[in-house]
Amino acid sequence: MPEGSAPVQDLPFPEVLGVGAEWDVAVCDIVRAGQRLDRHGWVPATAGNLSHRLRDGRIAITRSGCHKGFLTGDEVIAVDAGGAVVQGEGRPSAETLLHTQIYAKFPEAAAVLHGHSVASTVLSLALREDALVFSGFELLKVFEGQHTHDTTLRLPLVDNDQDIARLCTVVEPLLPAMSMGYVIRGHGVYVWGNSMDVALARLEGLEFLLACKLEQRRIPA
Ligand SMILES: CSC[C@@H](O)[C@@H](O)C(=O)COP(=O)(O)O
Ligand SMILES: [Zn+2]
Repeated sequence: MPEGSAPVQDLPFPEVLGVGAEWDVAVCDIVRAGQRLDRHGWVPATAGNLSHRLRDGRIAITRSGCHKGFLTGDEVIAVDAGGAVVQGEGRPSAETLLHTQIYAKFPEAAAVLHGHSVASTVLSLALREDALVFSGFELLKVFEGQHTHDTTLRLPLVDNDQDIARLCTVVEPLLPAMSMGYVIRGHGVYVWGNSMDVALARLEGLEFLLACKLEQRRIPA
Protein backbone atom coordinates (compact mmCIF):
# COMPACT_ATOMS: atom_id res chain seq x y z
CA MET A 1 0.00 0.00 0.00
CA PRO A 2 1.42 3.47 -0.90
CA GLU A 3 2.75 5.50 1.99
CA GLY A 4 0.13 7.74 3.60
CA SER A 5 -2.92 5.84 2.33
CA ALA A 6 -5.20 3.82 4.55
CA PRO A 7 -7.37 0.82 3.72
CA VAL A 8 -10.86 2.05 2.91
CA GLN A 9 -12.48 -0.12 5.58
CA ASP A 10 -10.43 1.67 8.28
CA LEU A 11 -11.76 5.11 7.37
CA PRO A 12 -14.51 6.30 9.72
CA PHE A 13 -16.76 7.07 6.76
CA PRO A 14 -18.42 9.57 6.41
CA GLU A 15 -17.14 11.52 9.43
CA VAL A 16 -13.77 12.08 7.76
CA LEU A 17 -15.35 14.01 4.92
CA GLY A 18 -15.26 17.78 4.72
CA VAL A 19 -18.41 19.70 3.82
CA GLY A 20 -17.52 19.84 0.11
CA ALA A 21 -16.69 16.16 -0.11
CA GLU A 22 -19.86 15.25 1.77
CA TRP A 23 -21.88 17.18 -0.82
CA ASP A 24 -20.13 15.30 -3.63
CA VAL A 25 -20.92 11.96 -1.99
CA ALA A 26 -24.58 12.95 -1.51
CA VAL A 27 -24.87 13.96 -5.17
CA CYS A 28 -23.20 10.73 -6.26
CA ASP A 29 -25.58 8.68 -4.08
CA ILE A 30 -28.60 10.48 -5.56
CA VAL A 31 -27.41 10.02 -9.16
CA ARG A 32 -26.74 6.30 -8.60
CA ALA A 33 -30.06 5.80 -6.80
CA GLY A 34 -31.89 7.54 -9.66
CA GLN A 35 -30.28 5.14 -12.12
CA ARG A 36 -31.29 2.18 -9.97
CA LEU A 37 -34.92 3.33 -9.70
CA ASP A 38 -34.96 3.89 -13.45
CA ARG A 39 -33.70 0.34 -14.10
CA HIS A 40 -36.68 -0.93 -12.11
CA GLY A 41 -39.07 1.27 -14.12
CA TRP A 42 -40.14 3.23 -11.02
CA VAL A 43 -39.37 6.74 -12.36
CA PRO A 44 -41.03 6.93 -15.81
CA ALA A 45 -40.73 10.18 -17.78
CA THR A 46 -39.79 12.83 -15.18
CA ALA A 47 -41.55 11.12 -12.27
CA GLY A 48 -40.01 10.61 -8.83
CA ASN A 49 -37.68 12.62 -6.64
CA LEU A 50 -34.74 11.79 -4.39
CA SER A 51 -32.98 13.56 -1.54
CA HIS A 52 -30.11 13.14 0.91
CA ARG A 53 -29.62 15.08 4.16
CA LEU A 54 -26.14 16.31 5.01
CA ARG A 55 -24.67 16.67 8.50
CA ASP A 56 -24.95 20.47 8.34
CA GLY A 57 -28.74 20.13 7.85
CA ARG A 58 -28.80 21.01 4.14
CA ILE A 59 -30.87 18.69 2.00
CA ALA A 60 -29.61 17.72 -1.45
CA ILE A 61 -32.66 17.15 -3.65
CA THR A 62 -33.39 16.58 -7.32
CA ARG A 63 -34.33 19.50 -9.55
CA SER A 64 -37.97 19.56 -10.66
CA GLY A 65 -38.83 18.12 -14.03
CA CYS A 66 -35.64 16.24 -14.90
CA HIS A 67 -35.38 12.54 -15.72
CA LYS A 68 -34.22 10.76 -12.56
CA GLY A 69 -32.47 8.02 -14.54
CA PHE A 70 -30.16 10.50 -16.30
CA LEU A 71 -29.32 12.92 -13.49
CA THR A 72 -26.24 15.11 -13.69
CA GLY A 73 -24.56 16.81 -10.72
CA ASP A 74 -26.11 20.20 -11.46
CA GLU A 75 -29.58 18.64 -11.31
CA VAL A 76 -29.15 18.28 -7.54
CA ILE A 77 -30.00 21.40 -5.55
CA ALA A 78 -29.52 22.21 -1.86
CA VAL A 79 -32.49 23.34 0.23
CA ASP A 80 -32.77 24.15 3.92
CA ALA A 81 -35.03 22.38 6.41
CA GLY A 82 -37.94 24.54 5.27
CA GLY A 83 -37.43 23.77 1.58
CA ALA A 84 -35.85 27.11 0.59
CA VAL A 85 -33.05 26.90 -2.00
CA VAL A 86 -29.60 27.56 -0.54
CA GLN A 87 -27.42 26.31 -3.43
CA GLY A 88 -27.89 25.48 -7.11
CA GLU A 89 -29.81 26.62 -10.15
CA GLY A 90 -33.46 25.99 -10.96
CA ARG A 91 -36.45 24.86 -8.97
CA PRO A 92 -36.16 21.97 -6.51
CA SER A 93 -38.65 19.11 -6.72
CA ALA A 94 -42.29 20.19 -6.65
CA GLU A 95 -42.63 17.70 -3.76
CA THR A 96 -39.78 19.10 -1.66
CA LEU A 97 -42.08 19.71 1.31
CA LEU A 98 -42.87 15.98 1.53
CA HIS A 99 -39.13 15.37 1.92
CA THR A 100 -38.50 18.12 4.48
CA GLN A 101 -41.50 16.89 6.45
CA ILE A 102 -39.95 13.43 6.78
CA TYR A 103 -36.56 14.86 7.81
CA ALA A 104 -38.25 17.08 10.40
CA LYS A 105 -40.16 14.17 11.90
CA PHE A 106 -37.35 11.58 11.84
CA PRO A 107 -34.00 13.06 12.98
CA GLU A 108 -32.17 9.87 11.94
CA ALA A 109 -33.51 9.96 8.34
CA ALA A 110 -30.71 10.68 5.85
CA ALA A 111 -32.33 9.78 2.53
CA VAL A 112 -35.86 9.98 1.08
CA LEU A 113 -36.99 8.28 -2.12
CA HIS A 114 -40.18 8.75 -4.12
CA GLY A 115 -41.09 6.57 -7.10
CA HIS A 116 -44.10 5.95 -9.34
CA SER A 117 -44.33 2.18 -9.81
CA VAL A 118 -47.12 0.41 -11.68
CA ALA A 119 -47.90 -1.69 -8.57
CA SER A 120 -48.27 1.27 -6.17
CA THR A 121 -50.35 3.18 -8.73
CA VAL A 122 -52.71 0.37 -9.72
CA LEU A 123 -53.23 -1.08 -6.24
CA SER A 124 -53.88 2.25 -4.54
CA LEU A 125 -56.44 3.21 -7.19
CA ALA A 126 -58.18 -0.17 -6.88
CA LEU A 127 -58.55 -0.04 -3.10
CA ARG A 128 -60.90 2.20 -1.11
CA GLU A 129 -59.21 1.38 2.22
CA ASP A 130 -56.91 3.87 3.97
CA ALA A 131 -54.09 1.30 4.24
CA LEU A 132 -52.67 -1.89 2.78
CA VAL A 133 -51.91 -4.59 5.34
CA PHE A 134 -49.02 -7.07 4.93
CA SER A 135 -48.67 -10.28 6.94
CA GLY A 136 -46.46 -13.34 6.66
CA PHE A 137 -43.96 -12.05 4.09
CA GLU A 138 -40.28 -12.78 4.76
CA LEU A 139 -39.37 -9.45 3.19
CA LEU A 140 -41.15 -7.57 5.98
CA LYS A 141 -37.80 -7.96 7.75
CA VAL A 142 -36.37 -5.18 5.57
CA PHE A 143 -38.24 -2.68 7.75
CA GLU A 144 -36.75 -1.36 10.96
CA GLY A 145 -37.22 -3.51 14.05
CA GLN A 146 -38.74 -6.47 12.15
CA HIS A 147 -37.09 -9.82 12.79
CA THR A 148 -39.72 -12.28 11.60
CA HIS A 149 -42.20 -12.86 8.79
CA ASP A 150 -44.76 -13.56 11.52
CA THR A 151 -45.86 -9.95 11.85
CA THR A 152 -48.32 -7.47 10.38
CA LEU A 153 -47.37 -4.06 9.00
CA ARG A 154 -49.62 -1.31 7.69
CA LEU A 155 -48.88 0.87 4.67
CA PRO A 156 -51.05 4.03 4.72
CA LEU A 157 -52.77 5.14 1.48
CA VAL A 158 -53.46 8.86 1.25
CA ASP A 159 -55.43 10.60 -1.48
CA ASN A 160 -53.44 12.46 -4.10
CA ASP A 161 -53.40 16.25 -4.07
CA GLN A 162 -51.57 18.71 -6.35
CA ASP A 163 -51.41 21.09 -3.38
CA ILE A 164 -48.34 19.63 -1.66
CA ALA A 165 -48.63 21.81 1.45
CA ARG A 166 -52.18 20.51 1.93
CA LEU A 167 -51.03 16.94 1.27
CA CYS A 168 -48.43 17.42 4.02
CA THR A 169 -51.19 18.21 6.52
CA VAL A 170 -52.85 14.87 5.68
CA VAL A 171 -49.59 12.91 5.97
CA GLU A 172 -48.36 14.65 9.14
CA PRO A 173 -50.53 12.86 11.76
CA LEU A 174 -49.84 9.48 10.13
CA LEU A 175 -46.04 9.74 10.18
CA PRO A 176 -45.30 8.70 13.80
CA ALA A 177 -46.89 5.28 13.32
CA MET A 178 -45.39 4.62 9.89
CA SER A 179 -43.09 1.62 9.63
CA MET A 180 -42.97 1.08 5.85
CA GLY A 181 -43.46 4.52 4.29
CA TYR A 182 -46.67 5.54 2.57
CA VAL A 183 -48.45 5.55 -0.78
CA ILE A 184 -50.15 8.50 -2.45
CA ARG A 185 -53.17 7.11 -4.29
CA GLY A 186 -52.72 6.80 -8.05
CA HIS A 187 -49.33 8.46 -7.68
CA GLY A 188 -46.51 6.60 -5.90
CA VAL A 189 -44.56 5.71 -2.77
CA TYR A 190 -42.45 7.59 -0.24
CA VAL A 191 -39.79 5.74 1.79
CA TRP A 192 -36.77 6.85 3.80
CA GLY A 193 -33.79 5.45 5.70
CA ASN A 194 -30.78 6.44 7.76
CA SER A 195 -28.59 6.10 4.65
CA MET A 196 -29.20 5.97 0.92
CA ASP A 197 -28.53 2.22 0.90
CA VAL A 198 -31.12 1.63 3.63
CA ALA A 199 -33.68 3.80 1.81
CA LEU A 200 -33.04 1.85 -1.40
CA ALA A 201 -33.42 -1.48 0.38
CA ARG A 202 -36.72 -0.33 1.90
CA LEU A 203 -37.98 0.85 -1.47
CA GLU A 204 -37.04 -2.43 -3.13
CA GLY A 205 -38.64 -4.38 -0.28
CA LEU A 206 -41.81 -2.34 -0.42
CA GLU A 207 -42.09 -2.60 -4.19
CA PHE A 208 -41.61 -6.37 -3.97
CA LEU A 209 -44.44 -6.57 -1.43
CA LEU A 210 -46.70 -4.36 -3.57
CA ALA A 211 -45.99 -6.55 -6.60
CA CYS A 212 -46.91 -9.61 -4.50
CA LYS A 213 -50.22 -7.98 -3.50
CA LEU A 214 -50.97 -7.23 -7.13
CA GLU A 215 -50.17 -10.81 -8.11
CA GLN A 216 -52.34 -12.17 -5.27
CA ARG A 217 -55.32 -10.30 -6.73
CA ARG A 218 -54.80 -12.21 -10.00
CA ILE A 219 -54.16 -15.57 -8.30
CA PRO A 220 -56.12 -15.65 -5.03
CA ALA A 221 -54.86 -18.11 -2.40
C1 LIG B 1 -44.22 13.16 -14.50
S1 LIG B 1 -45.41 13.87 -13.46
C2 LIG B 1 -44.75 13.57 -11.82
C3 LIG B 1 -44.75 14.79 -10.96
O1 LIG B 1 -46.02 15.41 -10.98
C4 LIG B 1 -44.37 14.44 -9.55
O2 LIG B 1 -45.31 13.60 -8.96
C5 LIG B 1 -43.03 13.83 -9.44
O3 LIG B 1 -42.86 12.77 -8.89
C6 LIG B 1 -41.84 14.54 -10.00
O4 LIG B 1 -41.87 15.91 -9.71
P1 LIG B 1 -40.52 16.73 -9.59
O5 LIG B 1 -40.97 18.16 -9.46
O6 LIG B 1 -39.72 16.46 -10.83
O7 LIG B 1 -39.84 16.21 -8.38
ZN1 LIG C 1 -44.54 12.04 -7.76
